[in-house]
Amino acid sequence: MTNAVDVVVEPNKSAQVYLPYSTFAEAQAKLFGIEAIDFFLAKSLLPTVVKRFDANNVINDADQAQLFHLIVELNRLLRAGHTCLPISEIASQCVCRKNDVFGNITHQGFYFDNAERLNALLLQVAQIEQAKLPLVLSNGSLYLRRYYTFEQEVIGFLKAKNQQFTLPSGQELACYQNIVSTLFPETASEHSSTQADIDWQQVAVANAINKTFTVIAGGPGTGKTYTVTKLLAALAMLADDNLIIKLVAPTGKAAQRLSESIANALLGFKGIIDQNILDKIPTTAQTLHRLLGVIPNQVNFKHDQHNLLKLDVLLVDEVSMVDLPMMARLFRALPPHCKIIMLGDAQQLPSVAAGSVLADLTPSTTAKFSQQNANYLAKTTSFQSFPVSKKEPLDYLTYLTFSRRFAGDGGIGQLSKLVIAGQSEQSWQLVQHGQLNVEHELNFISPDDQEGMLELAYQRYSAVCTAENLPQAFSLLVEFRVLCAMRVGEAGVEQINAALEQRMSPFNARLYHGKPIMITTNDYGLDLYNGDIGLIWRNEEDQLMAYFEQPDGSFRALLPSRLPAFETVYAMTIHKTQGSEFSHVVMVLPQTSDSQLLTRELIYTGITRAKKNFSLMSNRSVWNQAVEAQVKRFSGIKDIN
Ligand SMILES: Nc1ncnc2c1ncn2[C@@H]1O[C@H](COP(=O)(O)OP(=O)(O)OP(=O)(O)O)[C@@H](O)[C@H]1O
Repeated sequence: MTNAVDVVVEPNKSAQVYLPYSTFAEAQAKLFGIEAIDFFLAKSLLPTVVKRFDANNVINDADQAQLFHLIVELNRLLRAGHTCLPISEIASQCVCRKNDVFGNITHQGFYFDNAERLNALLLQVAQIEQAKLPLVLSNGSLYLRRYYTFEQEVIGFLKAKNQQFTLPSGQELACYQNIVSTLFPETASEHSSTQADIDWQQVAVANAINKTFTVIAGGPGTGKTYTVTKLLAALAMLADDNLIIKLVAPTGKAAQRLSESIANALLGFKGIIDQNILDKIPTTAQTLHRLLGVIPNQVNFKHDQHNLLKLDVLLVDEVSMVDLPMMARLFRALPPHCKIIMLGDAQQLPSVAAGSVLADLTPSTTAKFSQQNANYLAKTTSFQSFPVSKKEPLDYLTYLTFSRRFAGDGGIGQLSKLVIAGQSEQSWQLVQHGQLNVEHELNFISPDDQEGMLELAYQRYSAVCTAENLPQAFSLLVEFRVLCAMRVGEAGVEQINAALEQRMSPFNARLYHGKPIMITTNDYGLDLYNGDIGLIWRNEEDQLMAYFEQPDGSFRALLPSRLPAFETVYAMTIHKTQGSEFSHVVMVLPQTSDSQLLTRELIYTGITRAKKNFSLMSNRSVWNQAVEAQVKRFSGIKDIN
């Protein structure tokens, strides 16, 4: 809902524009953390805003300075992944101020007016909403119109989907009941009346079959894919005709993992679920980009509101990585009847670009249903009592809580839980005593032992080079990875890659047999995307080629000279590993913690990339500060019921 009032105002073309800084260098000397893009955006938008104030309502220099800095601050937040700037966050605050270690001011920063004055000033901007100003004030937050429009589109889509939820009739109910008990024979007979005994996988299926939008959230190994495969089977059983089902994920790697997990789940259901039904479930996932159809050099896709996708059910995995603009573009292209199922771990890092759609849609870590939905679930599952919230029910959402991968006393599971709970000291102690951990899952490397860490990595990557064939090399490559919080600096990706490259390629060859590479830009023509990982490998003609594993397990060979920009990938940032997993992860944190990047979500994402072993190289104060810091993203997506 927006509190903006639409009034058309004639532009005041003669209005004088006041710029607080004549050059970017001047702004940079006063405002800590400003980047050229912030300055030039504010410089280019300010005249449009100022000239829209009517002639009787002249805006003075001081107010123009407030507006200029509001745009700078808004763009700084957009760069950090927020979608808006809540006025209450900056009212009466000094931003971009910095002191040196002796307390001397190095950047004077800028003081914003109090909330009353800022709101009064911005209300004039809001009042001319229909004049299509690039700024929008809505519910106390300032937006760039572009992001406001994306957000409204996503909220509108989800609200409409939620309203489609109706209670099934007696016959439908019996049908749902029957399908749920067929798919969950083990827990269908439990008939428990306590919430502690609930099989949330069974509930997730029952909760999704009568809704056109659903989110199944949970940590690694909680059975999201296993559950959703049963859900797809349930939908196939219910449908009269063959459904068009599509599986998508934000990256090629995540799409490949989804394909593998669905294929594995289907194998496990052989003999339990009718083969005709299993045959209707696809096993090949694609990227969101591919589904929507990229148009080279354009931000829009082939499929949009004018060219809808042809499908009945869409499953989107790893939703935490999907940013707001992509989500809006996806929703735009879906036919109205399409059922959308989202899977993800809301505790992971949000998308690199602006937005935190999954985290916004999963504000708590337990289910909260409306009484009506709880009654429906009591009739379709074998459980009687569900958590109900009168004020804020989230009927679209089911949480899976029991991790099969990190069950019992496993160190990785315990560590990830402590980290996400912000338990810095306990989690530090757990890694320190990792050697004593029964399953030897955790291991600590002293931050002074860079050589030891490099030697360990060298040993593991040498095995890739000496692998007998490409499939073996690729499977060894996903056995091990060094993950860093940062790109630059002593504990950054660039330095670790350079040090390992020296060992792996003593003659400094740019390309060599066994070199792992990561694509760093999108090449739609070649169907290679930022984050895709490949391997340089000598083929039978003794030629070095770049190979990429395909979702169906085959390998695609390309001449290295044809590749878009790429880099060596012995070490990679935690951000880039979302959607991937490795048997053994070594996480390297910097020696000082002055980066806002270091948060518990980053650490949690890094830890949960490890399937069997996790080694930490960090000092205590950086670890503690990182675990205590939390990602905060401002967004307007909250109440979609
Ligand atoms: N109810 C169940 N009974 C038996 N095995 C299960 C059950 N649920 C999940 N599993 C198994 O647990 C493992 C993890 O399940 P799954 O891959 O579905 O988890 P996930 O939440 O999708 O994991 P990730 O977040 O890593 O993608 C799989 O081997 C799956 O077969």
